[in-house]
Amino acid sequence: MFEKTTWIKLPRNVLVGHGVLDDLAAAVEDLYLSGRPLVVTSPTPNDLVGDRVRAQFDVAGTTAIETASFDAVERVVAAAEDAEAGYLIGLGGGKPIDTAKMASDRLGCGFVSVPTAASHDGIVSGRSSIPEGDTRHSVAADPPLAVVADTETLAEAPWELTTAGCADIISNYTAVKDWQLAHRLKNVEYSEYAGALSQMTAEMLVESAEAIKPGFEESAWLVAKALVSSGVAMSIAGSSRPASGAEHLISHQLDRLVPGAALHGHQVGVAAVVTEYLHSGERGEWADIRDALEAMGAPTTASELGIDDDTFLEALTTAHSIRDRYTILGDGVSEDAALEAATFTGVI
Ligand SMILES: NC(=O)C1=CN([C@@H]2O[C@H](COP(=O)(O)OP(=O)(O)OC[C@H]3O[C@@H](n4cnc5c(N)ncnc54)[C@H](O)[C@@H]3O)[C@@H](O)[C@H]2O)C=CC1
Ligand SMILES: O=C(CO)COP(=O)(O)O
Ligand SMILES: [Zn+2]
Repeated sequence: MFEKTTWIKLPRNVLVGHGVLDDLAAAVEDLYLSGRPLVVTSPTPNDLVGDRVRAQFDVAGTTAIETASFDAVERVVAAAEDAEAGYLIGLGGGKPIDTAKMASDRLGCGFVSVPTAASHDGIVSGRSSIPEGDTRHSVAADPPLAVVADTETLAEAPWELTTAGCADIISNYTAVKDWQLAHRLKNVEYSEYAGALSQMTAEMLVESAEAIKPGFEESAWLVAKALVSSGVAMSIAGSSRPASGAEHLISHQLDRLVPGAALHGHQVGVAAVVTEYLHSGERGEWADIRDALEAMGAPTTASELGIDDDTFLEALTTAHSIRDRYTILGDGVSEDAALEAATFTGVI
């Protein structure tokens, strides 16, 4: 008997483009949400565009968070309950968006994503990535009901945030390879659609590399569309597997060892150079990944991340233990093998 089922949750309204921040209220009105919104943000995005968002609503309040953590989620839940907010608006980079996404899941209320940086592909996804102690949780949450990504705002953000978004997308290459490996070796469920969409998104972005240059709003447009597409791949998969493999485990481990050293996207990009080498060896596509990162102005070495070689190697040899997610790291890369891979690829 046929027993397969699938339930794909996607955003209803996705607005990407010049000045769409001023259409936020219209995008929300179209969702028939009730009550007043609580704006969940972090200090810089709040200073930059918080007032422009608040001017469009009778808001229940604003909660600014510094980090993505379970504590921050609880603070947002408490603030929303106190203010009797009807739904949440996540405004900023990945941290406030992930926090608002998870808090809305806890509250059982709607959530709208308003990224101010094209720095990561969680702007659309149905996952929240929250560190806790020695582990990293990729928590299932509903995806945003609407995403409003104003390319004017994204283009005015520091360029490195956009190159971080590019690198987060380029890492889809190795993430998909890890997912396929886990499917073959551990019978992990694999979605051909999600895998193909994730890989195609990375390919299309790399093909557009020439057009991704600082000072052009077109760059923000290209990267934002890729981030949306990658987030949709995660929603189709019902997991972050299409966009998060061994390179993400290494980055999450770096976040623990040297918190705040580098941007999430930059870390996963550099780590992807090494994990591609682990997948395919000397003649693999690791140099293509490195060159694509370089073309977009993203870091390609540990030192460009501001991370010393020993710390990078420690992350590489211990990353497999951070989460129950089978990847090319298997049950751990030996110190010798890690040194060989990182040295051969020029990452250290
Ligand atoms: N849920 C998911 O599927 C995914 C989650 N993530 C998570 O997202 C986080 C990384 O996201 P980031 O955006 O790098 O972190 P973030 O939220 O800390 O933002 C990075 C920095 O950019 C600043 N910023 C944001 N917009 C700005 C603007 N317009 N102008 C000037 N500064 C601005 C912020 O104030 C912050 O200092 C990580 O926690 C990562 O795990 C990343 C990818 C996918
Ligand atoms: O960063 C992500 C995808 O780019 C989310 O992945 P995680 O599930 O590893 O947090
Ligand atoms: Zn990522």
